[in-house]
Amino acid sequence: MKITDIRFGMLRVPLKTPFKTALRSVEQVEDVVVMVHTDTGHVGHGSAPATAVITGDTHGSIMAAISGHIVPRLVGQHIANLNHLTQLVQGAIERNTSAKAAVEIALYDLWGQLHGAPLYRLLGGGDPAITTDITISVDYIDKMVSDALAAVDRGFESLKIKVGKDIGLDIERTKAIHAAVGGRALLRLDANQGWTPKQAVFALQALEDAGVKLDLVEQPVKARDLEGMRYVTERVNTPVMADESVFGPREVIELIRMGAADIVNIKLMKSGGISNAVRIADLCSLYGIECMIGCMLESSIGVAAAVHVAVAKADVITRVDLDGPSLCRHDPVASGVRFNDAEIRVTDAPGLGIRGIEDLAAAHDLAA
Ligand SMILES: C[C@H](N)C(=O)N[C@@H](CCC(=O)O)C(=O)O
Ligand SMILES: [Mg+2]
Repeated sequence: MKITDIRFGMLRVPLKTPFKTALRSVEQVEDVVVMVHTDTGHVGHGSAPATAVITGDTHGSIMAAISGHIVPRLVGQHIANLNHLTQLVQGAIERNTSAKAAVEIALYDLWGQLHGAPLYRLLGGGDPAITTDITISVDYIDKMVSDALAAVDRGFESLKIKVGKDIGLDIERTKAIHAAVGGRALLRLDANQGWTPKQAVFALQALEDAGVKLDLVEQPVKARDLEGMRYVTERVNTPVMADESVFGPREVIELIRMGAADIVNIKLMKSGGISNAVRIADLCSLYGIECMIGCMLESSIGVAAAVHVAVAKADVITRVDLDGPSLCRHDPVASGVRFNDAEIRVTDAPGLGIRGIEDLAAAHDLAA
């Protein structure tokens, strides 16, 4: 099975409700879809959203990196040599992690098709059913409380509450949701870099003193402020998780060396795909650090790949934030992963099992 061509599409999916964080506000998923064609007629699918405020990647940069730097290295290569292919992808260009992730996802999809097995089995196997949390966007307190209650009614047992806009309000938001959902859901906070280290310690200690038990706080301070992350980690009882501070294995090593966080959030769009995601999980497992696997606001193609990693690395990936498809009004992708709100189940379909994608716009639309 040799690579002959790589083509692009664009997938736009409206959200049920606007997605709002300390960094951005969006109303639809917009993914570049990558299709890797082969001489046997098999097609591998991957995708990447443009989360410029986190990765620096835009739709244009994703396509330019793939067509200008990655495609020339891959055409003519055999899918059986997966490790070699991932090295070619990772070495093709600096950074551009979303572009690398989209291509790697498609290559792993083909690798699964080559071997006639779902990806998670080739990654080591596991229980093909996992449970995700869901994000509660940052908003007025009443809206966040009603969103939280609706999520619990839909069966979500973990809520990831977006904060980081205003320290006083953030404390009130969290207390109000805690009071409303009671013990019916585990609460996680994601400040998306919105606090200073001192504000983070103040807010978390205030919540701890008020009896609000949190499963974790995610990325309380600026991504590059590892000293600030350590400052918070050393002063609060709530476990601190690094998200924007860690992209690939090198940053994870630095984070562990510094004791700058308790938990690591792995995302394919930050790691540059599956090969480094697996490396991070193995690294964390060696050092006894737990991981979450998360997603950007993205479609079920990329999220399906993350699900396979979560299943295969469940020993160290103890938390799952793969709610992209649940936030969308509908899922245009028919794949081997069934997203049913909190419950996610993987079938035996080879690779990612993608059978069709509705409303996939042609590549020429991308320039518009
Ligand atoms: C969608 C997921 N639950 C999430 O919150 N992901 C990111 C933000 C992604 C984005 O802005 O697209 C996170 O910060 O964890
Ligand atoms: Mg985050």
